[in-house]
Amino acid sequence: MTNETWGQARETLQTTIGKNNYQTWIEPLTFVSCEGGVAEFGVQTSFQGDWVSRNFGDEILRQFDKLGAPVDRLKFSVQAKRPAAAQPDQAPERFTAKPSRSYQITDDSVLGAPLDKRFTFDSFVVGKPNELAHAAARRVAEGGPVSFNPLFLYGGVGLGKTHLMHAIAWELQKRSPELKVVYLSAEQFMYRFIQALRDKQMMDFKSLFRSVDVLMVDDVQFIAGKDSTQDEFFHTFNALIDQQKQIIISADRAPGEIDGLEERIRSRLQWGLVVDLHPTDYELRLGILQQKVEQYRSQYQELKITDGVLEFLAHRISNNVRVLEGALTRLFALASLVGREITLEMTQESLADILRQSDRKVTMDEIMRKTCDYYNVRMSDLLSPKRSRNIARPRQMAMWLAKQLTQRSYPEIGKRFGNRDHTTVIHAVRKIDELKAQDAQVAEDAELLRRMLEA
Ligand SMILES: Nc1ncnc2c1ncn2[C@@H]1O[C@H](COP(=O)(O)OP(=O)(O)OP(=O)(O)O)[C@@H](O)[C@H]1O
Repeated sequence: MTNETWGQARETLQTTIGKNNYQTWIEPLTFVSCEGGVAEFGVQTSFQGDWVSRNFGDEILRQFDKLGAPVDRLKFSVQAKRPAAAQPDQAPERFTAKPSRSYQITDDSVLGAPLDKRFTFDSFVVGKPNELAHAAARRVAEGGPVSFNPLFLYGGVGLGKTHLMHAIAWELQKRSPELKVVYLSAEQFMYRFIQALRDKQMMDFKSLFRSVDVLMVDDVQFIAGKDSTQDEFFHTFNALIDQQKQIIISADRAPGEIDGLEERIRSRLQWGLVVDLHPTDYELRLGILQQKVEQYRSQYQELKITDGVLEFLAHRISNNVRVLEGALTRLFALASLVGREITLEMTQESLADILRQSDRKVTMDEIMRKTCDYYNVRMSDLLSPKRSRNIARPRQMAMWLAKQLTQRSYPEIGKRFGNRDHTTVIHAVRKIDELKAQDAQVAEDAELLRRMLEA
């Protein structure tokens, strides 16, 4: 194995592990030598060596195999950053690592999570409900001087937040390949933080996250209530903003509605531009369906679908886009099985369960009545200021059900429950979520009530 082979392996690694990972981890490696089946590389910190070895070691070995220059193991040596300052008689820190050869690179083993190839601006259908979010995302993706920082995107389940974030990342990479763009979920941020704490690698963790040019954190509501993670996130956030690096955050609700988020973080998140993705409307749903059908046709085969089937789906499925896509995937499968035109009748039959669920709109009234019946309390008590446990618990349960089964916002729910403040509803929802995990009875009550209401 020579420096030239390493050059060839690097070329392929760009594609196999993704550009971001390549730039962050592979590019800084320096090839030292290859002797006795051991390929040695220079790294700047032991953390870097350890990370590369653990996460990309198998892939690197695989590339050497493919190039006909197999290597038994990899060795990483920490090299002094500035040769002039290095102390000649001090041996560099060395360690070797033999990867497991499992050839698997998991999402949470790298600084950023992989990007989905399908989530680009080209495949994102714009309509009234998402036009502002789309315009803001486009603006950020153009790069250049940062005009709003952070960009905070929020909206309900499956409305395209992740899609837009990936689209920004792809576009930035296309326009400015030298930028270090990192996308990850808040959950992954937390796990990486915990791992760094455990491995006593906090300095490296900090410097890595502070060295990115664009940081995107998805589903930030996840870190609510997780104090140390929030603290670290806050410092990373500030450091990047100070350096005028772009930050993009997503959540399922507005910063002000994320309970358990420290006030200082909440206010920082509101510094930039906060835009929401509204629930889809008929036109947007139809546009998305048409686009997916086109994609399917261009990739696979002629799809025969009668006029009206797509309109029917756009009318009847008013849930999130993910449900819409699921329905369409089933239709595609059906089309490939029957080999003839998909009719409205066939659609209704094969999607009966999805359509039933979409049809079912639970009202606040039903939720309140059924909860009162179930716990044997009076409606007037549910709406009263009474706080005794036998009234407060059913009230909290009803609020929780309202959040799960309707599209109502926290303030709207609060209003229906005797003009209560939205923070009371947020507290109720959290309380029931907590109790469900600790108390089997509460979990059963919630499940039974939900089933009764959805039936
Ligand atoms: N406007 C759109 N055009 C095309 N596809 C869309 C659009 N909105 C959503 N989708 C598709 O719907 C699916 C769900 O979107 P996405 O994962 O981005 O949702 P999300 O808002 O991040 O939801 P969650 O937070 O629940 O993960 C994806 O497959 C995405 O491509």
